[in-house]
Amino acid sequence: MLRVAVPNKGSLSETAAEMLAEAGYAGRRDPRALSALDSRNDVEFFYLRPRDIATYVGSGALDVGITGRDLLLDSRSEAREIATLDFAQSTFRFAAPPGRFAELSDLAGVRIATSYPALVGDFLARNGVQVTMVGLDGAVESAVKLGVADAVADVVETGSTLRAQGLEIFGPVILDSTAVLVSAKPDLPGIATLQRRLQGVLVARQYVLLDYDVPLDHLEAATKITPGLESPTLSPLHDPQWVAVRAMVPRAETNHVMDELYEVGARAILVSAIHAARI
Ligand SMILES: Nc1ncnc2c1ncn2[C@@H]1O[C@H](COP(=O)(O)OP(=O)(O)OP(=O)(O)O)[C@@H](O)[C@H]1O
Ligand SMILES: O=P(O)(O)OC[C@H]1O[C@H](OP(=O)(O)OP(=O)(O)O)[C@H](O)[C@@H]1O
Ligand SMILES: [Mg+2]
Repeated sequence: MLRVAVPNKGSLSETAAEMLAEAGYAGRRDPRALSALDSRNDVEFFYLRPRDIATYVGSGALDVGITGRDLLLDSRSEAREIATLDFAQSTFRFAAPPGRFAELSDLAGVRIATSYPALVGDFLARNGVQVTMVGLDGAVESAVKLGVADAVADVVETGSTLRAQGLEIFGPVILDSTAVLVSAKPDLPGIATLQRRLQGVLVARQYVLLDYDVPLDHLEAATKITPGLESPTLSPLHDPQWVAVRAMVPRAETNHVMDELYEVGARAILVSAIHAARI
């Protein structure tokens, strides 16, 4: 039985649960349940605080988990990242009132508020800068205005929380973070299947299937636009001068690719969603 840690709250929980459901796993029905058994897939899910997941997985108490790369590093756990899951993407940055600091060395001796003290402490130690760390639980962006810190180090997605508090990013990127799959025993039977299923969900979310017809003369140009993951599928048409092509295309580029295909002579360009995939 594979024992899997899943975030129970916060930014990671909804998408993590959605991805597992799309991957064919039966999760908890009661939103307050702390665990759920999926006997058909031989998996038990444990719903835990995102911040605690790397600790459970690193200790070997649970086999694999979904968490954020920033939370994994802050936990200093033995768990390792085994796959990226491409959601909850953010950067981890320093911020302060505009003009107050310009570079990392300006932080020597100042008070820095963060809810990721190990992540920030390790980064500063690697760069030889000593500060006074102010540990907070959240809403870190308020710390400067309220006078408990001179700068903050926090998760930034759009930057709107920082801006609303009159803060500006400065200095180097501390970390590029994303949701990740973590484990301390990546060779355990069952983990590869979970990983492949989640990978399939990502592909289904990130790609569409494109079908079109193109004159043989323009096939080379068209398949340059849609090279597919390995190679596009070609099928003959009744008219020997034309051929049908099928290829996967990144969802975000769909319309751009359709415009380019039309330009090189493709017609009957159709887009379909991918419901599941095993690549
Ligand atoms: N606005 C955001 N955009 C993208 N990722 C985010 C955002 N806020 C937090 N995260 C990511 O979510 C993870 C933090 O999980 P956590 O449950 O603490 O989220 P949260 O939304 O901050 O929850 P809480 O309500 O407990 O503060 C980290 O990996 C972090 O990078
Ligand atoms: O760059 P933005 O798009 O504004 O997003 C970043 C903010 O989102 C998260 O806050 P959350 O709502 O989780 O509150 P918290 O600070 O209490 O964790 C994070 O901690 C940042 O504060
Ligand atoms: Mg938060």
